[in-house]
Amino acid sequence: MTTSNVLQVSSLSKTFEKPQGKVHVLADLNFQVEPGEFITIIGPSGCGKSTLLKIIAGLDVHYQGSVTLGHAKIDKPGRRQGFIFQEHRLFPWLTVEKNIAADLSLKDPEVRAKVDALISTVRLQGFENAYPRELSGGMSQRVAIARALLRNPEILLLDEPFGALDAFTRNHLQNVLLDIWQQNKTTMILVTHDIDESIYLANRVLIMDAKPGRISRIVPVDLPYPRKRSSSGFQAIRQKVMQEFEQVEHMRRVER
Ligand SMILES: Nc1ncnc2c1ncn2[C@@H]1O[C@H](COP(=O)(O)OP(=O)(O)OP(=O)(O)O)[C@@H](O)[C@H]1O
Repeated sequence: MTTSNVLQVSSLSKTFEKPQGKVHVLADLNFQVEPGEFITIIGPSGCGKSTLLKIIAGLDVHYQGSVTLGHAKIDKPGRRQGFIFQEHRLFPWLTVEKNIAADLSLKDPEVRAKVDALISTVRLQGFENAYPRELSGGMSQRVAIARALLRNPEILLLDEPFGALDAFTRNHLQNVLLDIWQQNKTTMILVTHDIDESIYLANRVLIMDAKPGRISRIVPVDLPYPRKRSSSGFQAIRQKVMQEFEQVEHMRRVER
């Protein structure tokens, strides 16, 4: 990857037209993500995290400002940006391997080899021919991740991908995702409600404020991987993020 693949968000604002009038959701967001970085986004409910992710994915192109990947403006969905939703969105009538291949043919030896490699990356060997109804939530989410990775995205956008899973499965999938990130060096942008998850995964945690959504603070996480949640370094960063959250909450109470 070269620096030409930097994601640049400049003066980004977003307004929704609702029957009761305009709702200003995002206000003047400015940040940059380097190729290969892992960014997590946290913030109060409704602050615009999913809206921001959809704009970066090219799924919502009605915004003010500029969002570019390398030299290209993001104005439509494309293979450069992969998207993982909270719910896996697999095709119930297709097997695991066919869900991963989706519109690509498994008869193509190159696709076949890549799908086989990805099944091993997301640790689903033995389940190639299983149907989604036979999989747990965590397994289904791993299929969705493999499907996105098959397209070799430059950026993987993950919208609360582990939110619906139990704590044990969530911790396991966080490690699977870190392995994938360290192998592929895909840029990752992950939205979460879980402060520990945000710190465990990221190079930088982007904290948002609400009404309208804006960046409150970006906290760097200079801890080596694999991280230990019980370490003093981890706890110190947790404290910093919590303090920022309390500040956001306090300001919202004052403004009400
Ligand atoms: N398609 C839409 N039309 C109108 N308003 C919308 C639309 N999508 C989102 N909104 C509004 O924009 C605001 C931000 O929504 P968004 O889903 O981006 O927040 P969020 O931070 O991801 O929330 P949560 O953490 O609860 O998932 C909310 O007030 C929501 O009601």
